[in-house]
Parts: sequence; structure tokens; C-alpha cells
Amino acid sequence: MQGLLGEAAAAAFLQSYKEARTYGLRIHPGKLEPQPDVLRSIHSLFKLEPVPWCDTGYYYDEFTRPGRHPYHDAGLYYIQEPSAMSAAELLDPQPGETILDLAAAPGGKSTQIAGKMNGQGLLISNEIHPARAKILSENIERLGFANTVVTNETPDRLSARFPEFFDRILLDSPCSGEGMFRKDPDAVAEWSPGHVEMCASRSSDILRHAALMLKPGGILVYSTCTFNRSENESVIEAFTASHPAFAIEQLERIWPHEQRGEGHFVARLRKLDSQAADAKLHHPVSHPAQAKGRKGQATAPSAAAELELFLRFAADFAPGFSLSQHGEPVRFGDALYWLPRDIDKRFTAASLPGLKLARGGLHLCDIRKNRAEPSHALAKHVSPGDAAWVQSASADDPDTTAYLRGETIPAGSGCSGWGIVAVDGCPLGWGKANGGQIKNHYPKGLRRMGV
Ligand SMILES: C[S@@+](CC[C@H](N)C(=O)[O-])C[C@H]1O[C@@H](n2cnc3c(N)ncnc32)[C@H](O)[C@@H]1O
Repeated sequence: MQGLLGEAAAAAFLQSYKEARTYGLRIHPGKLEPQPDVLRSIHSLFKLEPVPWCDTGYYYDEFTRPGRHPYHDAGLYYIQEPSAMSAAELLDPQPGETILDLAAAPGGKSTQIAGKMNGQGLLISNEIHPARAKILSENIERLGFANTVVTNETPDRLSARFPEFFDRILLDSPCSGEGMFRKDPDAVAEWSPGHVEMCASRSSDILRHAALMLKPGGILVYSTCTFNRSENESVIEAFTASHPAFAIEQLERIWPHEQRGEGHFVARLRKLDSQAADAKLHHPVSHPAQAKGRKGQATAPSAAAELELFLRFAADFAPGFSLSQHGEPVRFGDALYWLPRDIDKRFTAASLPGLKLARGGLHLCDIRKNRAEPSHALAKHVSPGDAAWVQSASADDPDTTAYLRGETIPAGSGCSGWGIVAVDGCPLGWGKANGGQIKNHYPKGLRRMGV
């Protein structure tokens, strides 16, 4: 660190390890803009103070425990280390674009990107480890995003399938985690010079695949939560030397002795248009998965009948909800999904065969006994006014606690059949009202014990 920072700054850096770590959360603009009172109460409950580099990011007081509040279950915010909010800001995603988050679990940056896309365009959120892909998928669901597909793939399989496909790519690379030492003692235990070199070489390898998937003119953001040059500047220097079509637009570091946050490195690069001709020489023009679809091979099974059942459910119990026109129904066993499409319609159901998916867009329903049973993801995606009825209680109301525990709660007048149980007007999940009671459909795996 002395070599990197110089003597005086290194002393200040080391001193910062005697200070407390920072805690942050990012609010979900799509859910909170229509709920200004709830937003105000989040500010005062968790004593929020703005994070300078992210307009939806805030420091919170660690003793207020926002992760345990029913607002967290409602997907109103995502708990994220403040420095980690910088990478998606530099990526600068735009609504309508096609974006890849290549190393995405548990989903901090993916949920930030999806929030900025405002439901328009396609986000493919990828995670190589199956168990982590599941956690990523659950976080996408909790925050209610519909235009996000979660894949569980290796970078090389993705690059073979999606050449020059994305407008923007984020590679938040698996790194040695030096910037997390204050937050995570395991990162200290795992660190060694050999681990740093292994991470640097793995990052270079993943970057090569990211480069292949970016459209000419596209933006690539590479980030790590580590300090050493080997995994940061050296990786980027070697990459631009071997990929002359890429130009560095910005390099940023967040230091714990200079800013209120843990350590982070972010590099933003642009793939110049001159790459286009060169890249076309090396990659097939047509999309391999699309080509399969056109020949009529291995496409996803038709879901027209299941969609009809879903639309019947929606007409009765979610009359305000409408499906995005940029999508199509896809069935996985009994589950019906609305698969989001990119604007150029290159990503369709014909792109799916052979791709390992953890979430194929918005899970609409499961078909049971020739009926549509709504999915939890749909409850988290709909606006409260879309549902046939909403029963809302405050966060400290015993009914809210009982619902989150999986218990039956009393139904208000006007509740019949499927509807939404909410906290302060923000959906928590489905309930089914009958005879003055609401049967609980909050997923078993999410239910709280002993609160
Ligand atoms: C720094 S974490 C990502 C954090 C995430 N972007 C977020 O904001 O929540 C890096 C991820 O890369 C994954 N990973 C590990 N090896 C990988 C590889 N060879 N290719 C792609 N991803 C890998 C890890 O499982 C881990 O989830």
C-alpha cells in the first residue's frame, strides 16, 4: 500500500482500518416514487444520509437494521455497500438498451441497473455458481423487476452465443476483496499474493469474453473491490494493449481514507466503431440461437393455452395489470413466464434452448388443475392499484407480522378471491380471501420465524 499510495497517504489508509465500516442502502425508485410518505418514513426510520456518487444511495445507521424491516420484504430498497454503488453509475444504463451484468450475484448492481432501465429494454444478469444464481434470482424477484433474465452460465458459453449483442456490459469481477477487509474478515483469511495473481488472470480471461459480446460503440465497465494494481490498472492496461478497439473513458478509485465507503476500482471503456469490421471477420453475423429457432428446432414449447388461463386470472384478480408488449409467453414445466425481448428482437424464446436459466423474465403463474395460480414474482411486480383488492396495514401492525410469518389474517370487507397483502400500500405478496379470512400465499422459503 505504501508503494501504491506513498508514505503519508498509506498511513492515513491504514488508520482508516481503526474506524467503523460504512453501511448503505439503495432505494427502489420505481416502487418509492409513487409512495412519497413511505419514502419519507424510510429516511427518518433508518437515518439516511446521501451517498455522493449515487442519487438513489444512502448511508444508514447500522443500529436501525433496515434488512429486518417489512419494507425490505416489500422490495423497497436493496442493502448495498456504498462504494459498490459506483460501478452501475459509471455504466450509465439507459431505458430500452440491451445490457449484460456478467458476474451478478447477489444482485446489488443488477438491481441498480434494472432500476435505471425503468422496465424498458433487456437486462441479462448472469452468475456462474448455481446457488448464487438462485440468490440473485430471488433478489430480482423481491424488487419486482420484469425485464431481467437470470442466467447461470460461464463467460465463454455466453460469448459464443451472444457475439456483439449488448449495448453495455458490466463485469464486476471476482477479486481478492482487499476493499472488503473492514467489512468481511473471511476476505482477510483468503488473501495471499498467489490469490491476487489468480484473480488477475481470471479477470483478464473473463474480460476477453465480455469484449466479444459488446456491440461496436458499446460501453464496458470493469470493477473490483480490491486495491492492488495487478487486478486493476494492470488488467485494464493489458486488455487495451491486446484490444486496440477499446478506449479507456474513465478510471475511478474509492479509498476508505478519502471517502465514506470501502475500497472500489471502476474502469469505463468504450468499444470503438472501427472494431465492427474486424469483429465481423471473426464472428458469425447471425445469432446462433436465432438460427436454430428459424429452422424450427428446439424452440420452447408453445404457451398459448397457458397464457389464456393467465389472462383469465388477470381479468378477474389483476384487472389493472397488462403485459409488456416487448415480450412473449414461455413455459417451463408448469410455470409460465413472460420473457422480455430486446428492442431489436434478437433475444426471443428461440434463444433459450441450451441456455442455463435461473429466471426467464417475469414469472406470471403456475398452471395447476387447468387454472392459473399467480406467482409471488407477479405480486412483487404489480402496482397495488392493478389488483382486484389490496389489504394494507402499517409496518408495526400485528397483521403485517402475521402475514410475513405465513399465518392466516382477517379479511377486510370487499376482499374476495385473490388479492394483494401490502405494507403501507406496498405489495408483500398474494392472499386468497374467503369467509372473512385471507389464506396466506407468502412463499414458505421467505416466511419469518419468531418476529
Ligand atoms: C464481486 S462478485 C459480484 C457482485 C455483484 N456484482 C453484486 O453487485 O451483487 C463476483 C461474482 O463473480 C462470480 N464468479 C466467480 N468466478 C467466475 C468466473 N470464472 N466467471 C464469471 N463469474 C465468476 C462469483 O461467483 C461472484 O458472484
